[in-house]
Amino acid sequence: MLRLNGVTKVFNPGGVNERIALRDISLHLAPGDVVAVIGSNGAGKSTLLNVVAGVYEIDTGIISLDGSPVQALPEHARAAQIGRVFQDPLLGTAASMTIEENLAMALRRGRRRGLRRGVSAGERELFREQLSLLGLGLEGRLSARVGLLSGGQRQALTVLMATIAAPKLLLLDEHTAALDPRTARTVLELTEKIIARHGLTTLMVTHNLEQALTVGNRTIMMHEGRIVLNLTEPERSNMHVSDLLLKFEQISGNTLDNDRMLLTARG
Ligand SMILES: Nc1ncnc2c1ncn2[C@@H]1O[C@H](COP(=O)(O)OP(=O)(O)OP(=O)(O)O)[C@@H](O)[C@H]1O
Repeated sequence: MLRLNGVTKVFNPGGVNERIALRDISLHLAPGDVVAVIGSNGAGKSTLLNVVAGVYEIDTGIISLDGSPVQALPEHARAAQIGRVFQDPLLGTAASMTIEENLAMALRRGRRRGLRRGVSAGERELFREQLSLLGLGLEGRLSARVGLLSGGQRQALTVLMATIAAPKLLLLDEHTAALDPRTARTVLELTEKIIARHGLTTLMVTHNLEQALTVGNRTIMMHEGRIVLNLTEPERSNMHVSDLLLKFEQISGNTLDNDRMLLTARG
């Protein structure tokens, strides 16, 4: 489904600020795989998502989605095939537009039809139905401006927007990290529900090691631009956060160092 073969990304090549962000990365996601990505600061996690999304050109290798090279896809095709949610709830939605306008934009992403013709009755029905599944009461507030929503409501709406047009791939870049712990849990649960409902293939960067072992079916650990650990079931279910930390130390010779890392241990 998603295939990366020998992918390297170098920033500022040849200069004093040269950074090899990705070193010969190979990774294959089967349809429906939900992969948590963890690693130390500067390990290359965000760059990985950025090259998969086609934001950055790669220096070597190939990235393909259902057999088509991602870099060759025109921008609108990429937008339709890849949904993405960032850490900042303000980034995914337009504050001055209403909930239904935001959802209509998301639904029509990659299509010619813009917002000029307004929201149709059919679309409104679809939005009500999808919003009611979030359980946040937003289905009764279609004409409310998104700027009035809380950070958690806004991020839940962003996840819905990223998935409403049935993308092939969902990219989550620490998308609950800016929320308070309770809201983060709610948004993560909603995200898992949406992923399961559509069977979405997903790459999720997280700084929460507990989440990294419980969300989805695989965990990859990055360090200095490389994938240093690729955990699948049943090995993953038997791992605890402390095992993950130990593995990292054994592989890298360092302690896992991420200033945003959450080390909640599994009970
Ligand atoms: N646009 C850029 N220009 C130059 N260097 C960059 C750029 N983006 C990332 N880098 C460098 O590439 C390396 C990988 O960065 P990246 O942001 O992918 O790491 P990360 O694993 O997401 O880190 P963090 O957990 O700290 O967010 C780092 O050395 C970083 O400084």
